Amino acid sequence: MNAISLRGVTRAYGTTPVLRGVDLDVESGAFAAILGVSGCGKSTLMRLIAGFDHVDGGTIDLGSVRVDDGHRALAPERRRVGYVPQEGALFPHLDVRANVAFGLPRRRRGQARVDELLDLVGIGGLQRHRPHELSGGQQQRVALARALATEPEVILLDEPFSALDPGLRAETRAEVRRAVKALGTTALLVTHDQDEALSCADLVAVLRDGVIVQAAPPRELYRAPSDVPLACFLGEANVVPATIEDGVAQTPLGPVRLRDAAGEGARGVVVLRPEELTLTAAGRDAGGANAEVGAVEFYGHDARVELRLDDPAGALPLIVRTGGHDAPEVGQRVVCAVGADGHFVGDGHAPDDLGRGTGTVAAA
Ligand SMILES: Nc1ncnc2c1ncn2[C@@H]1O[C@H](COP(=O)(O)OP(=O)(O)OP(=O)(O)O)[C@@H](O)[C@H]1O
Repeated sequence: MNAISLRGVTRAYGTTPVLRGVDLDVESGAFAAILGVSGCGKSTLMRLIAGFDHVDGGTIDLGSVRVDDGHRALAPERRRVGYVPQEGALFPHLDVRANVAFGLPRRRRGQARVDELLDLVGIGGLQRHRPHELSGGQQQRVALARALATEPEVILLDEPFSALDPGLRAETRAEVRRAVKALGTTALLVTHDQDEALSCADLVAVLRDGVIVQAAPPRELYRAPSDVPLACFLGEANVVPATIEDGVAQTPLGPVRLRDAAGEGARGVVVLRPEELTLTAAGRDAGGANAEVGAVEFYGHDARVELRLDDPAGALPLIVRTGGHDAPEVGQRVVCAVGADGHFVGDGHAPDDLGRGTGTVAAA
């Protein structure tokens, strides 16, 4: 059963279309993420699902209830949806307890229920604190507790971690996921942060140009993105020219086995993540292609290595992630090999400017 089902959802501001036909299904109990660059329409989509705004076309179903069909829309308070915004959601003059109790029906505003909710989000004991006495992460947990107090079927999280520093962000995110999962509530998180989406969601839907370009579990999305810009948006990628011969991709790095079938003779690129390439010192008898190290960023636990592959078609730039303990030196000659099956993207999905070399792009 889907808790959220969107079909052909459109919304324009004046003559500017923002959502051009969004299709999305989120299973009941799933923790899903909408990932997209700033301004791509993520908040607009959340507002439509919450009922704060209405679709121009298409339909929104929550469970078995059609809440918006472009003609009639169910009021926000009748949708059983909780909403946690970016920040500033709490009433500054009320303490934590009163903030959370505000979300409860009058007959259930007892201390026990509030304590239960605060324990659930990992901040039991802070009932008497005012919002200004809490860290950003604690404030967001209070906002979550208040949103969960109404026992919604769906909780919408609109970049709720974006104002937090990285350490607190990861910790708060994990707590929020744990709390939402414990209740079995369906969650939809919007974020422009790839790591955030990949690390905490069961399903990641990428919003680009007003449509969902791909929706898949994080591993599948990262390993088999539908096109090259999406591959580069999700993390650093080596984009290596390839032709399919005898069922494998022939590349400047040698033959690369593929995860998915590709038509014989097809031309395009193979997407290889930096951690899918391996390095050995030149001269050792290892399979692979010769290269020279151009730059090394050493992080202790690992290192990011930039290479130039010796390739008759012109030196091919590559990025490799190696363990910090065996990071090569700048200028060192190395042999680069492929340590995993590759993902082939045919010519139609590999734009010229990203068709060769390495990439990370801002827009998916
Ligand atoms: N009420 C409005 N009137 C006119 N334009 C709007 C309105 N709300 C949003 N927009 C425009 O619609 C586009 C999408 O905005 P939206 O806030 O949905 O994007 P977003 O992906 O959530 O961005 P961010 O990550 O920066 O919050 C933007 O270009 C924005 O300027």
